[in-house]
Amino acid sequence: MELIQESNLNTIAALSMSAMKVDNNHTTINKHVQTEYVKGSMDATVIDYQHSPSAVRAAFHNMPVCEPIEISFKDVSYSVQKMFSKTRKEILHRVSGNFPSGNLIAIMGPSGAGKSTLLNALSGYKTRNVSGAIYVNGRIRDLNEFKKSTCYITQDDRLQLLLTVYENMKVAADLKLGNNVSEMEKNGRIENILTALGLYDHQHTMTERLSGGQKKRLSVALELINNPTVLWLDEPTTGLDSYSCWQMIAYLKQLAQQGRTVICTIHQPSAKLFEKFDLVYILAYGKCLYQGHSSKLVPFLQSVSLPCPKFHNPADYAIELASGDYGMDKVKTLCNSIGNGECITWYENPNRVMKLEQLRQQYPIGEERKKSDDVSELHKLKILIRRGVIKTKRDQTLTHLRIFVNILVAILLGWLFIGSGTDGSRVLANYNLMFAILIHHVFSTMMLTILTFPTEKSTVLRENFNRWYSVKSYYIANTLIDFPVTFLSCLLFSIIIYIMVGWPMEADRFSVFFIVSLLIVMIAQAIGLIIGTCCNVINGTFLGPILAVPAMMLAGFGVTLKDLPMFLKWGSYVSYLRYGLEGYVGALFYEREQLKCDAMYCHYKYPDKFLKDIAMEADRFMHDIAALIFTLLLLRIICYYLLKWRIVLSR
Ligand SMILES: Nc1ncnc2c1ncn2[C@@H]1O[C@H](COP(=O)(O)OP(=O)(O)OP(=O)(O)O)[C@@H](O)[C@H]1O
Repeated sequence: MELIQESNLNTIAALSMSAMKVDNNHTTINKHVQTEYVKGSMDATVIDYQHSPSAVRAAFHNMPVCEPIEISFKDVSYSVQKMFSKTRKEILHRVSGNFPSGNLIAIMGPSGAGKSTLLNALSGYKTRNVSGAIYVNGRIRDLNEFKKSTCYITQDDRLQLLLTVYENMKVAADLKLGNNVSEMEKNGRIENILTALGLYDHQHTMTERLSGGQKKRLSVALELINNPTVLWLDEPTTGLDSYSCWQMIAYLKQLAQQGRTVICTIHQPSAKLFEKFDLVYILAYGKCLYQGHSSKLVPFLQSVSLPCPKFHNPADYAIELASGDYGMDKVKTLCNSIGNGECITWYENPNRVMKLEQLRQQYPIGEERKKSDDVSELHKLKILIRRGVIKTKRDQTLTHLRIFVNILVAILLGWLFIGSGTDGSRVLANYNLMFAILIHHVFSTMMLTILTFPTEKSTVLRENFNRWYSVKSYYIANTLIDFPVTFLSCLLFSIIIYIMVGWPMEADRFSVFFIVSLLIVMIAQAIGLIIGTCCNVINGTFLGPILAVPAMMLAGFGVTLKDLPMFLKWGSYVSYLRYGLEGYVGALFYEREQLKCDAMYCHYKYPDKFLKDIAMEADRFMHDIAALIFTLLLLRIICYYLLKWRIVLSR
């Protein structure tokens, strides 16, 4: 604490000294910092901010930029199929441009101009429906090779919220660097990056408790661990206050100054923020309006007789022009003047912008970069399982609530049917209970998966694109991690209800009852995953129960199997609930002795009579278990391929 106070004092002194500098820009910035202090935000972040340039340099002194990467693109278009129409909607219209290395580049424009679309197309995050040529160091982009040197940071912070900052960094380091880098070096890198991005003091904070700005910085920190050469960031300043915005851009600028190419989309930067960009690419209606250094925007506008009004932020004025506030003819004029991104006159140093052939000469074909590819999938699987175990332990909904709900429902149902397991007058009630148990297992598991998986899916999309792991590793890890909780909650449920209802205390009967329950839970989970993979939460919540209804109708409950119409008989063979119900009936009524009967008349005193009436063969439970295992495997395989397909489709 004392140390922090002492460094605060040093910082205050440093700030006071540096605020006296004559340089205009710095004076403003230092004033800004002082204002922050006066506001009472003199915390570790301010110290980091003051020291960030050297800290960022220090963070990467051991990780020099491998080879600078220059990105050029020509006539890039992006179009999508219109809904309910055969025509296509063009979102990007043959835009061109050059993004040199060592630059902090802003793709700007009003909302809907196509900023994210351009970022996605150039980074390779989207490949379908993109046309035109994208060059990397003068050669046509080889996406697989290019992705080894880049990272994509999405607008919404898709982070593992139940891990601390350090744990998140450690997982990223283990997944990306594997065993090729020693633990000491990994920890050194983590420490340096966290210090550089002002997160060192928060390393043991749970990610869900971080502020918006800290979460954004953590997103960057995670991707910096393997020292990418190109950083793509979709709106890294959205949702941040002006100080955090400035801080984020200052960090990115430092990363660019070390030779990286840092490209981000940004809505409407303040004048101070705008100055920080080495290159600004302004879009309007999918076309380029300006491409050049931030300081040259005003002369450019002057040159096309659209002078920026005095005391007006040039960035604001450019966005107003791009929005068409001053007429669509102005948009057209600007677009023509800049050649839709072909013109490089307004770059800081146009003579330094190399042609494609020059770039090829400058960067001859070298050895293929080997980065995350070096880490084996088995190692990644281990790390993913470790991460999953930590998350499972801390997850209030998926673990604690699931176990609690299973115990609670078992007690409630058990109470309702207490002691009925040996009562000849309550055989039908037992049959109803079996169906209720099936419904509980299906809905509680399926709905939870439908509600939670779509969020997880978006994280997987980003991490998979950034080459953290393959879909296969993720899928296997996800399946394995969940099994212990599924097993435990199902076991607790089965034990409680079995004892309370008073079914025969025979190990083989209980085993069949439990195995059938477990398989039904796992099938419901697989169905939930399939729906969660294909749909968003709203559609999934609607679709899940609807899809469960036919399986319920064809299970032999309500309408017995023998009463099913001929044309629907096949349905009972594909209904997993039919096998579940038959399995339960077999486990609990097969070869039972005469049941006790305290009433005047017990219609089903002899369980065989009941089995005959519902047209179920009780000795078929092994077939039922085999059918359930087959259904489970089939659904799991379908789910894996759907997830892969979903990832391909999202690109
Ligand atoms: N798959 C799609 N189908 C139909 N229209 C689309 C699709 N993807 C993007 N668009 C449209 O393309 C335009 C550009 O979208 P984009 O997300 O790139 O804009 P943006 O400039 O990043 O906007 P914002 O700053 O608001 O995020 C928008 O009008 C959007 O509605």
